[in-house]
Amino acid sequence: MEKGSQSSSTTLARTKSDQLVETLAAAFKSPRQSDQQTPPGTSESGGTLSRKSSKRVMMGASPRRSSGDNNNTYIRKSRSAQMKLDLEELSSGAALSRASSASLGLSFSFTGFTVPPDEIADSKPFSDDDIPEDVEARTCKMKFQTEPTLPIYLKARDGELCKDQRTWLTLSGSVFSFGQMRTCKVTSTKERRFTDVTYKVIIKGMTSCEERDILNGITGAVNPGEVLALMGPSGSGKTTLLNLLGGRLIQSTVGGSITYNDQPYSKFLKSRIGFVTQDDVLFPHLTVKETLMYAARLRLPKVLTRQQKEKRAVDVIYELGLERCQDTMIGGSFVRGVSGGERKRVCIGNEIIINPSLLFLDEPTSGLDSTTALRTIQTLQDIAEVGKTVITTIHQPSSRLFHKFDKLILLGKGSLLYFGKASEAIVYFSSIGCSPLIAMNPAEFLLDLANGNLTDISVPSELEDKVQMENSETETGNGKPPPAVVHEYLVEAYESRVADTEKKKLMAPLPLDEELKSKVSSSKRQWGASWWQQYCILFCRGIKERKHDYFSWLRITQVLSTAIILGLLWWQSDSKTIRGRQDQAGLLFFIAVFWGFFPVFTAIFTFPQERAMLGKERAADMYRLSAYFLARTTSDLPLDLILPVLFLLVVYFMAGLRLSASHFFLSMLTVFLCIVAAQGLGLAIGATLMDLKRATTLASVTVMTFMLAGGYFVKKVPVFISWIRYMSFNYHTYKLLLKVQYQDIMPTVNGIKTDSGLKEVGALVAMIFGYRFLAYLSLRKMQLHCEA
Ligand SMILES: Nc1ncnc2c1ncn2[C@@H]1O[C@H](COP(=O)(O)OP(=O)(O)OP(=O)(O)O)[C@@H](O)[C@H]1O
Repeated sequence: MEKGSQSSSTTLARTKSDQLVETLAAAFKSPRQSDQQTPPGTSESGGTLSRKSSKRVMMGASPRRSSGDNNNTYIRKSRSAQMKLDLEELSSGAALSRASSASLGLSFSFTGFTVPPDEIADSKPFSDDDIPEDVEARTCKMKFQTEPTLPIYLKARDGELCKDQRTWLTLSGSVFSFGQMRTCKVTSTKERRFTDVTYKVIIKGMTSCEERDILNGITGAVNPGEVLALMGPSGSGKTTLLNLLGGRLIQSTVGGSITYNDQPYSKFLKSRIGFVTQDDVLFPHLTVKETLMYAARLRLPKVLTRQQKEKRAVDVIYELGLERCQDTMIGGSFVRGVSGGERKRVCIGNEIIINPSLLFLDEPTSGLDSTTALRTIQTLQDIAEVGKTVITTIHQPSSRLFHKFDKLILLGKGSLLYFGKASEAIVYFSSIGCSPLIAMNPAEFLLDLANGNLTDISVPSELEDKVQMENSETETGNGKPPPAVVHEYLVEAYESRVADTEKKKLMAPLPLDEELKSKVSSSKRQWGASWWQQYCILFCRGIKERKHDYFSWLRITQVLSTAIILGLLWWQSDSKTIRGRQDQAGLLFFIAVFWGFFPVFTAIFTFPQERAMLGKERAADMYRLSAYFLARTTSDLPLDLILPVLFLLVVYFMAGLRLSASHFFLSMLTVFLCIVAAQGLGLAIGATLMDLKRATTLASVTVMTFMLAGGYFVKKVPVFISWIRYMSFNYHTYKLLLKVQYQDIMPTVNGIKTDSGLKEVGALVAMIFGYRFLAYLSLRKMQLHCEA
């Protein structure tokens, strides 16, 4: 807000409490303070000073950076801040920086219109003696983070204002559809004066099509060296905005513009952005160290050797304080592993390992105790301090956490209620008549406002008049205006007082050289490893992650007990009589069905279960889809082939099948072919549907059809449906197993010619590749869909 606009403040009348506060503040205001007034909500968003440099400038004012006696004096004073606000301190504005979190609301309500000078606003207005020592110590620990990175300035603004970049604006783009939503045309956002970054979805019901605004014009900017917090009630659009800014939501759904060093999002940025999602997406069976090692090997640039990459992973472990649990499994719903806080830190480690220029975090502190949450945010601050740009959503931070943020975006129902310095937020709201009436955590105060709840908050006179005029209609019963009216007021207040100024600031071009800008716009992807290295790393990771599933005693017991029961039922069966051969045919058919059924249902889970991980890792350009696909499908093979060997060893000899090494190994090979073909079908179904319920339903119908068409139950199949058997791996496996057993003994068995069986081998091999190719195409289609 400009001084001028503040002084005129014609649009919004001040409340009685504000006027009282103003009188008090005026009495205490020193000439120095009035000279240095910085209008609230008008942070230097275009500036390039990092937090570090700004702190250096204000060494005297910032207690954290002062040392020795100064520091002790500060701590002593901050402790007494709640009990005693001496006039001298108040008049110099220092009281603001010293007031504890609890007294903050109160002190702001007393200094309602007294805007703190820049350096005070920048300093930490709470006692740092509350911070655990290890947090402070960690500040000097960040080593590799100090390596230079490409500085990235992020801006979100109105496309209309940016006419020179119109080629990539999407003011009338189309809305992408998820699930029941359909692709629809979005109306132009031009007529909305302050509609900047917008996002809409079209929800298609049974009979109607509903358009829903998720974000209504968000303007903001964040620079290297700063931590921007996105705050707002649940459902206000924080995650959506974070995803938009992080390039995780497709561009065509977005109105307005988002720029990185004044350039649009490009593939180059994928490897410069770290994105920590709300849900921890990690492999539960890998240890902390393994997780970070694989991330380092896949994501760090090719120029680093394997040893250097692994050393980086170890550095991250130490820097995030994970050394004690580095050999513990991550764990998940069914496996006990590291704690929630440690898991979150592993997620952060996974992203900071690449030393990203931009770091996005969705609720990094949710579910953490206050000390761990503080430590996590302190880590973010450390990361920002060395020139990274950090953006995080946060639900309800403690006051200590709140003061660690440089900038704040407050959202309410998808609209912008405040953008500016976090330290000036309360001053801004006081200036529009909303001040806390009791001591309150600033974050709690802001969330109450964003929710439209004015309990213990002064009601602006404009709203008070409205309540009185409309009385019964608008009043909530406690004399406070209803939340919808408060929301409308706050949106209007921001738009009329601050938004224009902020937009103008964002229009100023960045003082960056062209090389830096053009780097960002490059569409060249940068892989951390060659295709072959990616394949090998993913192959090893796959084996490590899934060996627990395969070697579970439950599974071994299941296979062995089935084998023993079969062996007992077919104990030393006779192949010389017709009846004996018929029995053996039944056993061979069961083997074909058993090893066709199992792999389909195991493979079905592969891609739907890894969807989140695949999405996350591909969004960061960690590997090529083909390398992942091949590694994922081949890493299962060695493990998949161990259990059938055990099974066949038991059944074959107990049932007294043809005793010769060649016949045993050929039978084994046939079962292997069946397993790999069946897996292919499972992978194809899973990748095509990507939904476990639908996939298992389709798979059970398919497997049952294949089994019935397998040639054992029904021999004379009507011609119009007989083609199904050729698609059935059970049919080919059964025939092949019969041929292996009875070749050279008799020309036909159960109506099947005992020839060499090359046709069946050919059909199974075709299935192995065909189903997998289908699965790959489905995955690629899904990826393109997400990246489009
Ligand atoms: N693709 C979508 N389809 C329908 N509604 C959506 C979609 N994406 C977001 N929304 C809706 O937009 C609103 C904002 O969602 P978002 O997840 O961004 O909120 P949030 O502020 O992050 O909430 P929380 O703090 O609870 O995570 C919610 O009401 C959500 O239901």
